[in-house]
Amino acid sequence: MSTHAPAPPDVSRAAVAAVDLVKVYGSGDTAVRALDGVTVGFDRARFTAIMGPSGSGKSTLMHCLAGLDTATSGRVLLGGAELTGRSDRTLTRVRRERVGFVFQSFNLLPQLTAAQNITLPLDLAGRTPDRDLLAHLVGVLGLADRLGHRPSELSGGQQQRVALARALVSRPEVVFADEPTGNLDSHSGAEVLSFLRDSVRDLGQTIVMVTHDPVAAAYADRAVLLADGRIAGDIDGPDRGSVTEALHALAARA
Ligand SMILES: Nc1ncnc2c1ncn2[C@@H]1O[C@H](COP(=O)(O)OP(=O)(O)OP(=O)(O)O)[C@@H](O)[C@H]1O
Repeated sequence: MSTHAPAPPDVSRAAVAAVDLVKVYGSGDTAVRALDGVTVGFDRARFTAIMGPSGSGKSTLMHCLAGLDTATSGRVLLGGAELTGRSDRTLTRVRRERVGFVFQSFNLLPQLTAAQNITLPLDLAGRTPDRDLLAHLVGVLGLADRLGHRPSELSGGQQQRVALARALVSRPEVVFADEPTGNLDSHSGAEVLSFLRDSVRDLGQTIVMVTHDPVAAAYADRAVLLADGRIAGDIDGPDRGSVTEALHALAARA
C-alpha cells in the first residue's frame, strides 16, 4: 500500500481551480474562517458536485471560483488564467462572458420574456447568439411554446429551464449551479439534473454544482466534500455510489 499523499490536482489544466484558498469573514473574536486552505481543480467537460453540511463553505467556495466574491488569500484560476487580484471591472466581464450561473431562485428579470431572459447576457456583452445552439437548448428544454411568456407566467420548473438556457447559450467555460433544484418538486428537479448531465455529454459543458442533496449529487461524475472549510473527501467515477454514505458520515461528525 502506498503511503504517499495524493498528488495535488493539476490546477493549471483545470477549467477552474482554487489553490490554498482562504476566506475569512469579519475580524477579531467574530471572525469566521469559511474556507481554510482549499486546493481543488475542476476538470473540463465534467459535472462535479460540491457537497457538505450547512456552513461547511460550499457557497463561499463557489462564489470565489466564479468571481462573485474575492478570497482573503490563495488563488483562483479560470482556464489556467489568474482571477486573483483582478479589478471589479474585470471580474464583472469574466462573470458576463466566461461563466454561466444557475441559482436556486432562478433570478430571471420579471419584465423580460423567456426569450429575452435567455439572450440577456449575450446582449449585454454585445454578442450575437449562436442560433443553432439556441434552437438546440430551447428544443431540449421544452421551451419552444413558452418563449414569449414572462417569468410570472411560467412554472418554477419552466423558469429554471429558462435559467439553464441562459447559462449555457454563451458556451461558458464553466456553469456554476447553486442548489439548482432547491425550489423545485422532485420531477422538475430530476429534469434539471438530467439536463445538466446531458449537457456535459452532448455539449462538453463543464458544470460545478453546489448541493446538500445526495440525490442531486448522484447525477454528477464527481463529488467534492467540504467540512469546516476544508476538503474532506473527493469521490470520483466508480465510487460515486458511496456519496450518500460519505455525506452521512460527515454530517454525523459535524
Ligand atoms: N457574508 C458573511 N458574513 C459572515 N459570515 C459568513 C458570510 N457568508 C458566510 N458566512 C459564514 O461562513 C461559513 C460558510 O458559509 P457558506 O454559506 O459558504 O456555507 P454553505 O456550506 O454554503 O452552507 P449552506 O449549505 O447552509 O448554504 C458559515 O459559518 C457562514 O455562517
